[in-house]
Amino acid sequence: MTSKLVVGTRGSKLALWQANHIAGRISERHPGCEVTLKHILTTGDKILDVPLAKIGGKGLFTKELEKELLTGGIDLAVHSLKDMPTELPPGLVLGAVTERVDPGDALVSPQYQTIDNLPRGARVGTSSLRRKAQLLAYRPDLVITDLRGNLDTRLAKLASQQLDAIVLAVAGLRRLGWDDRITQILPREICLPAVGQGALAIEVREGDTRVLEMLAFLHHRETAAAAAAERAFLNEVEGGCQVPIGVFGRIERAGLVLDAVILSGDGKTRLADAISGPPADAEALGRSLARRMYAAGGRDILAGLVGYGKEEKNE
Ligand SMILES: NCc1[nH]cc(CCC(=O)O)c1CC(=O)O
Repeated sequence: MTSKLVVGTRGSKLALWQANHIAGRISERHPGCEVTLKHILTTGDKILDVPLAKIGGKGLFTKELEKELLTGGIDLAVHSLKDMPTELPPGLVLGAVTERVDPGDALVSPQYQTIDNLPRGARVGTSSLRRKAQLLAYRPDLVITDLRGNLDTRLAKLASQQLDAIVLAVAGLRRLGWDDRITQILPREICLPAVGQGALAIEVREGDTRVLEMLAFLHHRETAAAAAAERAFLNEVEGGCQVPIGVFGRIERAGLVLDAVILSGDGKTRLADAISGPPADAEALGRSLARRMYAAGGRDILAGLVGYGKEEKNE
């Protein structure tokens, strides 16, 4: 039986690597299937000169792909799970979450190597509020500058903007074969990753059993449970990908362990907590940790952020 699958992807190097990786795995598993790639430009790709936090809105990197899914232009969309809003549009589901290998963040600093070794007032580039706040919480003297663009653009800016270091996801660097640029993987005590960082999400049409069955082999249960807890946490605090929240779930002997941190944008206030329990309760664990941290001051920290939250708008 011949069959066809059209894989939708963004056009960045990282997105193409990810889509090719998934397409390759599908072809290997289903040799009779004709797998093709379709490049789709997203809002996040079009606006490159504005910090992500200022563009605002959810799904900057996913919306256009989702439109193509719903209209049948593609059969599946490959995303970095990190870029996916916690609530999907009606009619779409996560068909698979792939195994997470490198959840962390990396420092790239050819001159100083590690965060402890950076001189006072060192200039560090990062595009995310989460990284900025955590770096400042640990090293308030650092000067954080905004760094947007694809991975190669950001690596180039390290030299061209005379930065002392930049911080990027380990996963992205590894996928593109640039892990030799990593000089330190930031310890979890300093920098917790973004929700879903390091895992790939395959988005498909709800009820599309042909595609769902073909992709089932890509699903990694432990990663999916960790991601479900992380995404429930984020959903409970109503955050998008641009809030100073770090969360990391993983399966250990004790079950699912979820660490989280909520920070003010300047890193001066930092609230950390953790929870553990059965992986089957992933979502409930994420929600209860979020509620506990919200009550313990997280709510006030997040309410202090410009543009954050719906109820806080009129303050
Ligand atoms: N925000 C862009 C983005 N989306 C996913 C990754 C890295 C790969 C991943 O986390 O799976 C990156 C680059 C980065 O944050 O440095």
